[in-house]
Amino acid sequence: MSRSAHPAGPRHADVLPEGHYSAPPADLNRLDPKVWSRTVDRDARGVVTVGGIGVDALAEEFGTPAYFLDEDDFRARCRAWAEAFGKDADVFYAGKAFLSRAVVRWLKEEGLNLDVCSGGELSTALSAGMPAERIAFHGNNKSEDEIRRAVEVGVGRIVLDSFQEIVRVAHIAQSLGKRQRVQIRVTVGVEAHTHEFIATAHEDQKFGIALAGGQAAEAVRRALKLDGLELIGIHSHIGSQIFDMAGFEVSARRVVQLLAEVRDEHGVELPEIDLGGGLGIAYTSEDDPREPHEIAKALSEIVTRECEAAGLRTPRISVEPGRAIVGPTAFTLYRVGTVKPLEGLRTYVSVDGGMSDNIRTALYDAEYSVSLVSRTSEAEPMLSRVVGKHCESGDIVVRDAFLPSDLAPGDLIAVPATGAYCRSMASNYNHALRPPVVAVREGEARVVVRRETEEDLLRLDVG
Ligand SMILES: Cc1ncc(COP(=O)(O)O)c(C=O)c1O
Ligand SMILES: N[C@@H](CCCC[NH3+])C(=O)O
Repeated sequence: MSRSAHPAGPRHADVLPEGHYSAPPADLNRLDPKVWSRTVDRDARGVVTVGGIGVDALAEEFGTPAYFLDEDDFRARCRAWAEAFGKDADVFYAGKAFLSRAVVRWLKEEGLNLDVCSGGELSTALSAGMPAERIAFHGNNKSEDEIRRAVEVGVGRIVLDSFQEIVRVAHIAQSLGKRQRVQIRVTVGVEAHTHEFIATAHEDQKFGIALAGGQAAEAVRRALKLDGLELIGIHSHIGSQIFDMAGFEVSARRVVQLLAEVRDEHGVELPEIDLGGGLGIAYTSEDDPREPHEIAKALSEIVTRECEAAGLRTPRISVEPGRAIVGPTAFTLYRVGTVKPLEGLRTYVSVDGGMSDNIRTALYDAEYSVSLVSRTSEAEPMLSRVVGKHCESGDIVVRDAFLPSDLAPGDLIAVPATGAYCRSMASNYNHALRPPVVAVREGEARVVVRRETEEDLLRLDVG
């Protein structure tokens, strides 16, 4: 996740400060298409636009901070994933990355399925008309109420995460006179190359049932015996923000090995495997993510090869990209409040949001880019740290970035690639009001999640 320190200092530094930053970009006004969504551009005035609308007009109408979601880009990414995997595979968008009713409708229209991991996400999905059979229900500790509702509405699959849950789901399904389609989530023992908080396939963590020690094989044994369950396959998710395909390859290979063991022991060929989500996106110009068609090709080749070697029919594959679909499609727009140069260090740029709208920098030491978007500037680059307005020194949005040295209060700056895990992980810390999500398409901007109000906060506080 880190870039190497580079001997390009801030304009007012004699000694280089600590940090992960590269040389200032040759042109601070350039918007790198790697990190900005597809319809983002600059107009003749130098103002950045999305879907043809200037950020000055957007800030005026919707206020700041706010997330702007490029609907055309979102839909194009859905189509790219669906086309790459084709009709013999299923793409489930991971709603945890960002979910709203508008997003559910877009997914439905573009032919994607949906992965939810809580009763709240399930309810959003159903209320926007996602057919239940296109929903997968995840979670390491689903409540009985959540399970009952999922079974009652007829979700397409529940992904079982523990021995207790195998029994719990079976009993609930049976009590409702149903047979629930399920997968078993396994941990394949891969150390995914990502931040330790978002790696999920090593054995020492809370998700899934380990292949090691025959645990997963035992889970299959138990699930196959229960009348309330129809075991349709095995699930593996190795982590998030991963660039290296090697982890997915090992995971696919180990899952197919389990299918072969199941066939040998029970004479049953499970028809499906799910290889999870986790594909990385570009947060800075130095990140080089894989395209959906490359991922689809790599995964289907490994699965086909391993199945041929084991004499198995190739199972139907599903994947669950969240970040790779929504992440690049949005940016957060902030207004600069203060600019504080610290001699020999860097310049602290305070914005009107912070860790309440983007916790990822504080939580994972994530890297982001940032640009001045309300105008262009020919001023020299200034090593900056973009910080929020919370009572916390770790309230950092962009740890190290270059902004023009004439940056001033009132300017608008934007952080790209904030579509995933920003609004969905937003908090009310310091009673911050969570920002709106505004969808922009072909010259029209529409609020899809409104800004919280002080009344919303007071309504929860019942005295
Ligand atoms: C089971 C499962 N599927 C899919 C995802 C989506 O991951 P990402 O947004 O990295 O694609 C996650 C989150 O990491 C997950 O836990
Ligand atoms: N929320 C994390 C990823 C976890 C994904 C869900 N299992 C992130 O922002 O990167």
